[in-house]
Amino acid sequence: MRKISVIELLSNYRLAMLSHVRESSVKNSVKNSVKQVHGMLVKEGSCLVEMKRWFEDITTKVTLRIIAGNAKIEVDDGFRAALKAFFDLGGAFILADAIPFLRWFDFGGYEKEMKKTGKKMDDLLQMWLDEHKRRKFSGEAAGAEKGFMDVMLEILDDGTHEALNFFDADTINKATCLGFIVAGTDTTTRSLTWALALLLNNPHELKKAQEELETHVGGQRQVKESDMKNLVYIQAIIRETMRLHSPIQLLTMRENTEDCILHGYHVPAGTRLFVNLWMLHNDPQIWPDPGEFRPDRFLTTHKDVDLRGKHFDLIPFGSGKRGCAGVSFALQVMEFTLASLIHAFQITTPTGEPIDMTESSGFPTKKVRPLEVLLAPRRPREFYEGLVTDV
Ligand code: HEM
Repeated sequence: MRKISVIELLSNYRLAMLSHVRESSVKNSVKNSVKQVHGMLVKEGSCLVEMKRWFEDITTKVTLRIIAGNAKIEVDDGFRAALKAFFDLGGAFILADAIPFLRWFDFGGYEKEMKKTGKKMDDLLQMWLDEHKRRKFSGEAAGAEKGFMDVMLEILDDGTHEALNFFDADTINKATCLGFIVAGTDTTTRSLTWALALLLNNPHELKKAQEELETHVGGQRQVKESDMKNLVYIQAIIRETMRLHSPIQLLTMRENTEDCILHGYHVPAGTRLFVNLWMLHNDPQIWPDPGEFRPDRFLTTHKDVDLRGKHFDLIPFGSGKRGCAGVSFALQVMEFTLASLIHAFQITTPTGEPIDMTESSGFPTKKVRPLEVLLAPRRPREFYEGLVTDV
């Protein structure tokens, strides 16, 4: 399944074909906010927007769109509620995880709730899959834009794929798509929320990003995905954000197959190991002033450090055979969304004070505290008029 994901679904070729989907989703959100901002400005002089929800809308829309292609799938509040329940349950503290025999009692009703949420999500994905099959067999899908569900229907259709020795085709298709939704939406939303919060607390860096956008894009048109190669400071902001606040702090578990000696310690085969990203990303010997937000380091001293798992000092997407399958997609969405937001709006905190990012403030932990900001348009109204309204 990883091969299918990496080669067929998240390959550079496929991602290049989907560039218009990413662009239109982001532009649409900017346009909606502009309408809101202009409306509010007339009434109240400013507009308060909750940015976590704003980012979540974009990342969910883009992800669902690449999964469904242009098939009509239903994404209502029921889906959003199930997704939220999924993440809340994933982070819940469950006593039976530590003391397995307590599972019998299901204290707090978590297991029952998990089964209910799992069923709800599976029912929804089955509905989407049925719609994709209907389009395929009716010939409607021919020539239409393909989503991941369509591609997987084609790949699994001849009944010979290796994965079919383990699961039936429908389960593979639904589970892979659900895996992308779960792995891709919350992680990118959290990272974008952190990036914006860091910029608001570091106005000098925000100004540098604005200046870069003025130089390479200007005020006459919108940012395009093809501009991103020139927007190196925005790319550095995302890297520095991932270093400081990687949404995943412990990589998925590894197990060594052979005995080995590590820093003089004997580690027997079969030892389970968690890689602590926070330690790597905050090591003062590698990252001077590790607690500081300094995107500049990625244009100077750490220019050659990338995020794709080759430099072990910075591996927010993991590394190796099980490294993140969606790293390119995630970076494209995050960089373009941040650039479009900064280009279109003047962004400030409601009080003019910095955001309290201390752990005790709860920002932005599991019960993510909202990130409310004041948005004001940076451009005249006509500037926004060419933006899409339909994605
Ligand atoms: C900021 C965004 C993201 C971060 C920080 C992130 C991080 C990670 C990490 C740390 C892993 C485990 C890697 C390892 O253990 O070596 C992982 C796995 C994975 N990610 Fe991401 N991810 C992000 C976005 C995405 C997106 C957008 C997608 C897909 C659309 C995605 C799909 C996957 C998949 C399928 C795996 C499992 C790979 C495997 O087990 O073979 N991720 N991700």
